[in-house]
Amino acid sequence: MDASPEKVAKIIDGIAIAKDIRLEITSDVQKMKEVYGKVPGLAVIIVGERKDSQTYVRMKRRMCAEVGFVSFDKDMPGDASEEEVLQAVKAFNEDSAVHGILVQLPLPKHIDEQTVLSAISLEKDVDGFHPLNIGRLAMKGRDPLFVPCTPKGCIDLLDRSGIKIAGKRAVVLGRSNIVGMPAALLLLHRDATVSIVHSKTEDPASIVRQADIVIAAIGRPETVRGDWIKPGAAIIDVGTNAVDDASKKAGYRLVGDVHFEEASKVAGHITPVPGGVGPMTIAMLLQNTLNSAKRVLAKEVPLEKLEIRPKQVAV
Ligand SMILES: Nc1nc2c(c(=O)[nH]1)N[C@@H](CN(C=O)c1ccc(C(=O)N[C@@H](CCC(=O)O)C(=O)O)cc1)CN2
Repeated sequence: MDASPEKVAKIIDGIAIAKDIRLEITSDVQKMKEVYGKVPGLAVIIVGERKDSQTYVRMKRRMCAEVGFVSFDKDMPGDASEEEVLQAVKAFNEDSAVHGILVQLPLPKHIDEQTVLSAISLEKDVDGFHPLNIGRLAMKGRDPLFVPCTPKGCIDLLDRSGIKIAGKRAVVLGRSNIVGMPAALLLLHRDATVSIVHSKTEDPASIVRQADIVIAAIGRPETVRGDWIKPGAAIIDVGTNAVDDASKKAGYRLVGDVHFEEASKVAGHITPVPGGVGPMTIAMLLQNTLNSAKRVLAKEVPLEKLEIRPKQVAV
């Protein structure tokens, strides 16, 4: 008798979903150009020479060009002072062609991240990291102007994969300002029952095992094992960890916070690393920038003419 076939989770293809989103954005940008003769502008500030940050910034600028945005580049040396970075932010705050500003993180240690993020105009904070945008996300009935891109991308992956959120048990691993905490808040806004697992949580496996939806964002390779997972659960893996691998040309490979091979035998849906959440981060950044431009331009000509209204923030 044949052994019953092994169950395998559906792979959520972040590359394909992000590409669809970029196509939607490209079409809106074309309409915007026809009606207003203007396109969205995104300012990208990078300080220092970190290789990973340089890669992400290059990807952001390339994708801006792909969808028809203008990108404004500010590359600053690693020893730039906090004052110089603040000056760069101020100049973009005052430039009406710029609809979104982002400062690539992490910043060098001598620069205070919160001071810089708080200096970005609330209306141009397309990363959604300004304390007021985060604060509004944490409050009932106070929608933020922008939602941080990676958590927003996680929710979009669930939605576009037909996974119901309301009423479900969700566990977020990690409580960082840029992923874990906003992801938990977004799930709460969507009426999930949310638990946050963190470094001090006792017996994390027993909590993750109750979850219909898991968002893993702890930055520790392959920590979530197959036997932590409830059969059929949806697993969104935010981790991007480089582990040594001599068989690879680069000498390393990327793995998530979830043990993919084990988890995909138990879960219903799972994102791969790479190719899951990562591409969505940049797609959401472009979407936030487009919405920002729509908001500004709507004050000039009613958007009915464009038939592209700023989308409601997905909270
Ligand atoms: N200002 C910001 N800084 C940082 C953010 C952010 O959202 N805003 N997030 C991360 C880095 N990040 C974007 O900046 C980012 C990370 C990963 C990816 C991605 O597409 N990853 C690929 C793999 C890429 C590779 O091979 O190295 C994947 O997962 O498939 C995009 C953007 C920290 N800083």
